[in-house]
This record gives sequence, C-alpha cells and structure tokens, in this order.
Amino acid sequence: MMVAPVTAPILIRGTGLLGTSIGLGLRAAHYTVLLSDPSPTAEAIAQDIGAGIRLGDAGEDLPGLVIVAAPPEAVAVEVANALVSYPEAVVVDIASVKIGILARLLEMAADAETALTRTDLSRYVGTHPMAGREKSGPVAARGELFTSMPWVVCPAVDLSTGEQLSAETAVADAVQLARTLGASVHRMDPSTHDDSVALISHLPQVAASLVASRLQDAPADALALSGNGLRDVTRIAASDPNLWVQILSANAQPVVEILYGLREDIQRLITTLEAPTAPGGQADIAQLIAEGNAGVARVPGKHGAPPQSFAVVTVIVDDKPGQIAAVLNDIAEIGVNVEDLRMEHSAGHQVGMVEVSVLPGKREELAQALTNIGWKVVLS
Ligand SMILES: NC(=O)c1ccc[n+]([C@@H]2O[C@H](COP(=O)([O-])OP(=O)(O)OC[C@H]3O[C@@H](n4cnc5c(N)ncnc54)[C@H](O)[C@@H]3O)[C@@H](O)[C@H]2O)c1
Ligand SMILES: O=C(O)C(=O)C[C@]1(C(=O)O)C=C[C@@H](O)C=C1
Repeated sequence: MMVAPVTAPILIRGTGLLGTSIGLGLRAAHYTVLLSDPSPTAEAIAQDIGAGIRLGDAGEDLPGLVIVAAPPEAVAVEVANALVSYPEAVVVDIASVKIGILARLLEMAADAETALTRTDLSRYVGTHPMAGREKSGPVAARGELFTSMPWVVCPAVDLSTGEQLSAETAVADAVQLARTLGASVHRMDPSTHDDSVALISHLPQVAASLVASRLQDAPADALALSGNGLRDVTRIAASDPNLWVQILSANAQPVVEILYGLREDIQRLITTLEAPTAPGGQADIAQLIAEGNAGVARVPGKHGAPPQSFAVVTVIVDDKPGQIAAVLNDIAEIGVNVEDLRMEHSAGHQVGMVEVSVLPGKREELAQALTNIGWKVVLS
C-alpha cells in the first residue's frame, strides 16, 4: 500500500497516455513504479521516457498498489486479475466510466467459476482523473497532467444494497495517489459519477465532434480564417475514436437524456433562425446566448473555486524559438503573476500571439511595462 512508497512498488497496468502520465508523476514524487502493457512498444516507450521500469526487468518485490490504466472495455478483467494475482495489493482503475466496470466485477465475484471473490473487492477502488488530452499513447504523456485537476474517487458498492465494499484503507490509498499527483479529490458514488460525466465530459466530446465534422468539406479559404472560437470549441474533436466508442457506449443512457434536451434547443433555434425577424425571434436568439452565459458562468476554476475572470494581455512575438521564454522572463521581472497562458499563430503571418491571463488589476501595469521594454502588446 502507499504508506510504504519506497519499498512497495506501484504497478501501472496499461502504459498509454494516462498510465504513463501517472508513472511520470509518481516517479517525480520518488515512488518506485513498475510498468506493464500488452504492447511491448508502449511499455518500452513509457520506460524510456522515465515513467518507471518494465515489470519484466524489475526485482521480486510485489506491488502494494496496482493502477489499471487500460481501455475501459479491458478494465474489469484487468482489475480482477490484479486482485487475484496480488492478494495484498490495493487495486484502482482510472477509467472514464464507472458503473459498468463495477457491475462486471460484481458479476465475476458472484461466479464460482472465477477466482475473484467478493472479499477481494474490499481492495478495489474505482477512480477517474478528470484530466486528459486529445492524444493517446505514452508519447503524449505529461507528469503534471493532473496538477490542480479534479480526481473522482468512487468506492465500490453493492449495486443492489448500496453497501460499501471498498475498505476505507483502500480508499485512503486511492485518495493519496490522487493527491500525490497534485489533483483535488471528489468522493462520489459510481452512479452519480456516470451521470455527472455525461454532462461535463461526454456531452462536450459529442458537441466538439459534431461541430468539427461540419468542417470536413469546408473550403480551405474559409478554414484559413479560423480564430480562437473554432479552436476553443473543437480541440477535443481530435480524440481517439476507439476510446470514445467505449466511453459513450458504456454511458449511453445518461448521454441520450441530455441529447434529447439539446435536440429540442437546436430545433427551437432552427425555427427561430428560419424567420429571425418574426415577432419574438430576436428575444429568442438573445435568450439562447444568455442561457449559455449563465451556464458558462457556473464552470468552476481551479480546485473547484468559483470561476475568476482574468484579463488577457496579448503579446505579438516573432514565430521563432525562445520568444515565449523571453516574454515570460520579462513578465517575471516585472513581477506580475501569470494565471494562464496560450499561444496562437496568426494565419499566413510569421508571428505568434502569446496570450497571457493576469488579474484584472494588473492588466494596464503589465501592458505598459512590456511596451516600455519593446514588446508589441495588444489589449483585448
Ligand atoms: N484520454 C483521456 O483523456 C483520459 C482521461 C481520464 C481517464 N482516461 C481513461 O484512462 C484509460 C486509458 O486511456 P488512455 O487515454 O491512456 O488510452 P491509451 O490508448 O493512450 O492507452 C491505453 C493503453 O492500454 C493498453 N492496453 C490495451 N489492452 C490492455 C489490457 N488488457 N491491459 C492493460 N493495458 C491494455 C494499450 O496497449 C495502451 O498502451 C481509459 O480507461 C480511459 O477511459 C482517459
Ligand atoms: O482535456 C481533454 O482533452 C479531455 O477531454 C479530458 C477529459 C474531459 O475533461 O472530458 C476527457 C475524458 C476523460 O475521461 C477525462 C477527461
């Protein structure tokens, strides 16, 4: 268990984007990490970039904690195998959906033909880090992926009686794992988790994919005009289809309930825009945008704190190496804290735009100071 991090290694089963990111984060916190993946290439890349050592190359020490970071469809069997193979270890998974995996584990535990027992489930905890990327595989891994992001911890329960099956000591290990990687922990039952992620994760994925799919045949001249609006809405449309088939199929019902409501709103908008100047049309459009304003205002900032509006100072830089670092160095010397940062390229020009978010009260001061030392600054 995690109380003895140096002597009890942590085994990561599945060394793709998430597994390798967890390995990198745990290595940075000085844990001993073992890596295992059915793909020898994924395993070797994860080891090469410093996420741990391959299980096959490791010594005899048994893991105290096993993290199953496999695709959702493989998770239940991998969790069961780990619980049986390592009878002293706590086993957590990090899959994006929770109820289906728990139901499958309960089924296996009730089946006399399988080695898994209900008692074994006291060492299992379902979890879900709410952090990821639109890329997959170990090459895309980042050790700091989880910093300041939510991490849901769902103790296993009997789905008929609600009785908690995970031991509190196992839950504590799962919590410590999330905190070690810098995440903020949200304890939740698996069903509430699945309903919640349908809205805050699965709906955005579907919306991004639907919007981006409209671009497939768009004229290149139109796409050349793309600004931040399109990028903001479509980033996750680049996500892995194989992973999302599994996620959406496993959480279909809660997603469908939300899509029914969305379908009504889209139908209402179509009707309005077919005759935008008809009586009530303008108010209808304004209401749609205002309802969006009300929704986005409820999206929390870091650590679940209320959203904070930052002011953006845009610095125009030459599109060449070292420019972002130079801007950040100068900002550090000016003494203003950078709350967020993003980089944009201006279509067709050899310049980049570094968008720096700062506290609103610091905006003018920073813009003036950067201008004084020669940077081209735009206030938006
Ligand atoms: N991608 C995200 O943004 C994200 C975020 C949070 C949680 N998750 C969850 O993390 C898990 C892994 O997703 P990912 O994005 O790292 O995917 P990935 O495709 O990058 O990696 C998956 C890895 O699992 C391996 N694998 C396949 N079958 C396996 C098995 N039976 N046992 C062990 N490993 C197996 C693959 O070889 C691959 O290396 C999924 O359950 C996903 O739902 C993903
Ligand atoms: O930031 C991203 O790329 C993500 O899509 C991450 C994201 C999400 O926030 O919806 C996607 C799916 C995972 O289950 C958890 C996190």
